[in-house]
Amino acid sequence: MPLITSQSLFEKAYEKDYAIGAFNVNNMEIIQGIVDAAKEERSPLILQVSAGARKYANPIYLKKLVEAAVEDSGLPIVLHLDHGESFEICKQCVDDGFTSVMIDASHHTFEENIAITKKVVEYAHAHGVVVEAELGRLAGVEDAVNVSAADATYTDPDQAQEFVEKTGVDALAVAIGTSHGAYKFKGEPNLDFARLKAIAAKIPGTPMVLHGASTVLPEFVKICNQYGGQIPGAQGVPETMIREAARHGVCKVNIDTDLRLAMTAAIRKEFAEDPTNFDPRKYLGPGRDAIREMVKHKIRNVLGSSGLV
Ligand SMILES: O=C(CO)COP(=O)(O)O
Ligand SMILES: O=C[C@H](O)COP(=O)(O)O
Ligand SMILES: [Zn+2]
Ligand SMILES: [Zn+2]
Repeated sequence: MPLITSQSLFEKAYEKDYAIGAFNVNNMEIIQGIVDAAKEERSPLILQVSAGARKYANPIYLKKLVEAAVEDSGLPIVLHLDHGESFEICKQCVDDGFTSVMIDASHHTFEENIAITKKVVEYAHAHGVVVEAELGRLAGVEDAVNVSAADATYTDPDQAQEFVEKTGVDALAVAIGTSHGAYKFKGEPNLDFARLKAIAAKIPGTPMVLHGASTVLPEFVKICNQYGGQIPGAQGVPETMIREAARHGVCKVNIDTDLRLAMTAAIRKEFAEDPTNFDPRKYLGPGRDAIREMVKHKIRNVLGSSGLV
């Protein structure tokens, strides 16, 4: 099976109120851990590559690794550009064989965001590639941008309607209180579900995307900190909230931080327990296993996409 677009995946997910996990990939072990989990769970998958991942791994390597994963697993897999910041990077990824791109022009004005997104949609659709765009701004750290809480803005439902109509975008990333990274809430976690429902009502049939959707499971933070890490006060989006979002039109759930924490916890533990270990296979291996277990948990218990393939 070749790489696929997310179109048919989202249609079913939208209708049946589950979501597809979009997991960030940066190297072979991360890809293998995620794909092994999806294989065991018989789930479709979105593997996404950020600008930082492209810089780190070189897109040629990542593309070949993802192709190997497709060949090895036989799963329906979408290769997606995460947070493309310009038309040029989106075009490059379309030309490189990605099946889905995100244009994140959310830091521009509303009108500019529409114009840039529309241009990407025209190019991508002409090449059979689907497009995600972002309206509103999430707080937190992305590779190129660090948005402070004060600069974050929630998505406006009326603007969402106008944006989707004018751009023809396939999926819309919305800002309802999530943020990137491991420090999402200072007090009680809280998402604006009334806003999510209002947006969904304005753009019926358009799948929405939840960025910054890691749960930051306390047991993994604890292991990191127990073995020399310093990640105090980390907090993510409770799993019940992710499930609730999937019931209101969110079809794609972006997860990176939870993979980072799982892998780091396993490697820190391995190093602490066996200081003689200097064989990368013997610490990256446990890291890969930890990613597999994390993704299995997400697919089965949070996203609800098991058994579809
Ligand atoms: O949104 C993300 C990637 O686009 C990742 O979000 P997390 O930092 O919550 O994992
Ligand atoms: O959007 C944020 C993702 O977690 C990707 O992170 P990155 O830009 O550091 O690769
Ligand atoms: Zn953004
Ligand atoms: Zn994101």
